[in-house]
Amino acid sequence: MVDSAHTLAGTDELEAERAFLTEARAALARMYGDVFGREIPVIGGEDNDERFTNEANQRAYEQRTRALIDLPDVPLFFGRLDYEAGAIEELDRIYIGRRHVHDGTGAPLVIDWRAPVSVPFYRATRSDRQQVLLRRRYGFSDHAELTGFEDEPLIGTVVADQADAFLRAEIERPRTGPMRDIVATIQPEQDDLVRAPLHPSVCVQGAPGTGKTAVGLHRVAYLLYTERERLSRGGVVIVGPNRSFLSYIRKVLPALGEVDVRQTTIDEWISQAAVAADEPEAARVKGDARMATVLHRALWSYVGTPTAGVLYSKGSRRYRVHEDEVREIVSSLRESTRYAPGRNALAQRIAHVVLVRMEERAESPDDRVQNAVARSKPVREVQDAVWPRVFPQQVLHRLFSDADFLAQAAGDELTEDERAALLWTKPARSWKSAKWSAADTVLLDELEDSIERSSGSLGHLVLDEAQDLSAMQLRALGRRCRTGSATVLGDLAQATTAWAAGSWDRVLGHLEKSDAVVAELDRGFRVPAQIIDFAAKLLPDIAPTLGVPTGVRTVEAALSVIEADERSFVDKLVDACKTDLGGEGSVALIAADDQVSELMDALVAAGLEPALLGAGEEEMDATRLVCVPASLAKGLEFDAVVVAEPARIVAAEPRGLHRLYVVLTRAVSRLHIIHTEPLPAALSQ
Ligand SMILES: Nc1ncnc2c1ncn2[C@@H]1O[C@H](COP(=O)(O)OP(=O)(O)OP(=O)(O)O)[C@@H](O)[C@H]1O
Repeated sequence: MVDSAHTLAGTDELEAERAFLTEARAALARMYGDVFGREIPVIGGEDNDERFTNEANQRAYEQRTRALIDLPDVPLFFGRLDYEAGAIEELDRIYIGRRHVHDGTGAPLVIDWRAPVSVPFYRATRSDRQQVLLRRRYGFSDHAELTGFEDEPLIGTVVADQADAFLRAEIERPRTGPMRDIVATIQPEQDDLVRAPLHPSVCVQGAPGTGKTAVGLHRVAYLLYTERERLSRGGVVIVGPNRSFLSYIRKVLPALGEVDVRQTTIDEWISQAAVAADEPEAARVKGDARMATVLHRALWSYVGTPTAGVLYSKGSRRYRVHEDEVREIVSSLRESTRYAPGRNALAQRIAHVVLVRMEERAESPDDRVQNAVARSKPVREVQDAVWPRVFPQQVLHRLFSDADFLAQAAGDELTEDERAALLWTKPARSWKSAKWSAADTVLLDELEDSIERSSGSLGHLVLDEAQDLSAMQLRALGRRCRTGSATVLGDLAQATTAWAAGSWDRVLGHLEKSDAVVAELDRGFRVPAQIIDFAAKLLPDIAPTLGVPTGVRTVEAALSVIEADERSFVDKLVDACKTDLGGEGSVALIAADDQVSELMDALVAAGLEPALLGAGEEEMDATRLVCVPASLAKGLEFDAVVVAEPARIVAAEPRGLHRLYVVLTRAVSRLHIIHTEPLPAALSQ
């Protein structure tokens, strides 16, 4: 997709390539027509199986037709491999694209980038040619017109490093709107992760701009290609940090031909019902793994010790189950199962003893009798007294409103201060009217699963910015994906939450994916080396154990640090934004959350037309200049970034230096830092 890609061969060859593109497009249109016009078989009958099959057929049809639509701005192929004669069946040349296209006879015209024969496009080198003679990369206009190509011969003398030039041009192509795919230039270390098998899970630690998000999204597309059947049963979910981020990445998978992947935030998925906010310390404690033990104890404290037996009457006959027999049943069931099945089993086991008594008297009761006894009043009375029905909200409401109950459940797990942070100052009268925070809803989720096992059948889970998730959130996500696998992406240096787990071992442990392969990406593609070197001065303070990333490119005048006084501060911000708007691509002004709207007003007063990120859904599509609250910058990138007053970003939150590291690493080409207060010590050295 590089406009500037130039032809090394004559125009005839470019014309021939264009003619091939036209032929491939016509073939795709024919494939679409074939599927679109096809009747979907409908099986008669209305039972569940038949309905299920009809619905599945309909879904498959819709998916297939959508996948075959020729998107006007997505080129049909982006590369070509010329193989040695006879290397692959009957073909000595393949075109590689985002999906498979064949001609009327079924012969392939474009091969899906995920197919095994496409692998050398990403992996073949001059020292390991994999039978490839030539790699060709194409340049396209924004409307998918072929503008040129560059050749990289893998034999003969080296002309120049065409691959690097192509990668650089691709990275620096000005951004307009949401994130694009990187399918034409996936790097070998990224490709290893994209094509790693579905199991075991994969965890990627990577510095800013090393391509973690891109790897996660391409990996989903790859897995849906190789494991479509398995994954279509359980589904795939991508979890990102917030709506602005999801909006930013939303077009990548559709461009790769995958339209049916759910992309959500953890709050939307698990905490829909959240209405209350937590103090930071309460949120931290609520996210801590020790809460799992506290909740477990609180729940099981509802199971009491029987103080009476059961007397069951049928006509004139009476059957007695003694108190110590009930006690024995309770202690054998206690904590050996989840809470609700334990409660049911208690009634069934008491009923079973009654049945044995009946048999001792030569009666011959059957299962129906056992069920009837289990549901009878005397059995239910003991069941309700000893093992009452409970609701998650009831347990949590009591825990946060009753200091003694909390102290008992907490035992040695929580300090007095931590318990005080959890207790509500004004508890709701009843659990039904309690207002829950996002962290509470995750605890409710944990309780719900301890009461009744949740299904956990998700096929694959991608967690982006996973360094920010709490232990309790990770447990909730892991439960949804018990048999499936995960791709966990993040950077410990960018952890900004108070409840962050702090190490990948811990993250994977809470997620119950300790078998995951942990890999590291350290080549920074997004951020020019001068900027990454500058930001990395913060690493000894924020993540001393992490390696220092290396930027793969330098860009002239990439970084400027400008000191201003109170009076000139706004003018300098406006000037920096105007200068960057004079070039191409996206521009962001990033400031502390509580400063951003005032600065946005100043930009408007200076005649600029910025949008405020987070105000709606798709601001980055509509305008080149966005004002970004520092707390929403994570995961995003812009061609040019103007950072206002770093000291204020740092002061705004306990992990403010981590936040600043995130903010400083959003720029693809230029970063201006404008400040009146001194920069953090590490940066001013
Ligand atoms: N192989 C590649 N080819 C072209 N561009 C790439 C490649 N890898 C990364 N990039 C560029 O780097 C950008 C950053 O990628 P991505 O957002 O996936 O990084 P990240 O590691 O998730 O960063 P962060 O930690 O800041 O969220 C991409 O949008 C793209 O511009």
